[in-house]
Amino acid sequence: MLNEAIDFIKLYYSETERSEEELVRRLVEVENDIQDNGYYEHTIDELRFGAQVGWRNSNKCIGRLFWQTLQVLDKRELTSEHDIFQGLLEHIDFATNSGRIRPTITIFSQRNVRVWNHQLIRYAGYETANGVVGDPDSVEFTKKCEQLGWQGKGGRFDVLPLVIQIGEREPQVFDIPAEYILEVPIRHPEFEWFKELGLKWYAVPMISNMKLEVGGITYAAAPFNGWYMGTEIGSRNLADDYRYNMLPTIAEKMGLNTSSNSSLWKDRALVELNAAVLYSYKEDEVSIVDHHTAAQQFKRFESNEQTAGRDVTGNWTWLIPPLSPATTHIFHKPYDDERKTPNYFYQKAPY
Ligand code: HEM
Ligand SMILES: N=C(Nc1cccc(CNC[C@@H]2CCCN2)c1)c1cccs1
Repeated sequence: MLNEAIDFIKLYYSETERSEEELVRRLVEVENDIQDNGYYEHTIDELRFGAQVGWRNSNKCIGRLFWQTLQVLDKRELTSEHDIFQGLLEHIDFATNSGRIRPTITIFSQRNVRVWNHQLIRYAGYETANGVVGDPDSVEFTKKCEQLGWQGKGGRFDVLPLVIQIGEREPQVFDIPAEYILEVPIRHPEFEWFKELGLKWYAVPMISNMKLEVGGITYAAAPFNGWYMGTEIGSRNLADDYRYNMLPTIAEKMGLNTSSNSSLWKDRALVELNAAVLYSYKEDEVSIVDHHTAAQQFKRFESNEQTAGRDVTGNWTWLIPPLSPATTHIFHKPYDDERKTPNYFYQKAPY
């Protein structure tokens, strides 16, 4: 921990242009804390810098242009499941902001808090005699919630409860009040029949199962959100045949020839589904970005980093969008997938 701590404090003091004396004073304090108690605490400023640089270092993220705008809610002092639940509701409300989404991270005590959810708001999945109802990606977690006493309604879009665990205690289950959940019904700018599909999606993606690593300290409960890129919903969540699998239905309704691949019926349905998602979020004034704009913003990020004298690292296979990837500059160049810290990482599931 000592080496990571020293490297992080040096990075922080150099990038925030603090004096040599201030740096030395903080290094001595941190080294003493680690020697005496095997641990040290980040100041709120160090924590904010660590969370923002962690985003800047996220190789799979196309949205990094705005890394310095990340809002940080410091909830390290909370110690009860109930207080942490209230902290998560505060995050949802602050981040949602009635649709003008604010990229936000809430940091809970690094010691022993875990949020079991993949995202703070996500739909349940139920295995039934004739197939899965809801989100197939949620089937396992939905079963876990039901084992813990939660009762789902068995619908296509049931919002899962928050599951909070402290240490080895029994995890606590909390339903999110409906007024905290902003959703967008999906309709199409030209196809009147589209709304009859009964599709909707939640406004804010809030990842709650990754850990934030800063200067040798691991924050295992640090949910963060941005806004969606339209393809995540239109090309994956509603399109994958192992998610909501909507392409065949949409193609039928469009009157396309679904019996031959070469009619490109899947591609035509995909484009219309993505157009519908972007149209619906914009009409409801919920933040969203299309993949072309997102790629242009990423290009600006790359040039900003160049100017700052930093090498951009990235994961090409995740940075290219799943719709029309070769229409973006990202597709046509390589990226170095070197892992830097601070950063966000996967961690062992708590169940
Ligand atoms: C502000 C708008 C943002 C947009 C549009 C955006 C976009 C994306 C997209 C499209 C992905 C790929 C997701 C997937 O394919 O499943 C991604 C990945 C990622 N983003 Fe961003 N992002 C944003 C903000 C953020 C913020 C605020 C953070 C953290 C503070 C962040 C950290 C990450 C990380 C760690 C990944 C990789 C996740 C994984 O490995 O599964 N992003 N982002
Ligand atoms: N727009 C977003 N999308 C996003 C970011 C990170 C991770 C994820 C979820 N990725 C996992 C899914 C499920 C399998 C493949 N993709 C989505 C954001 C979520 C939180 C901040 S930005």
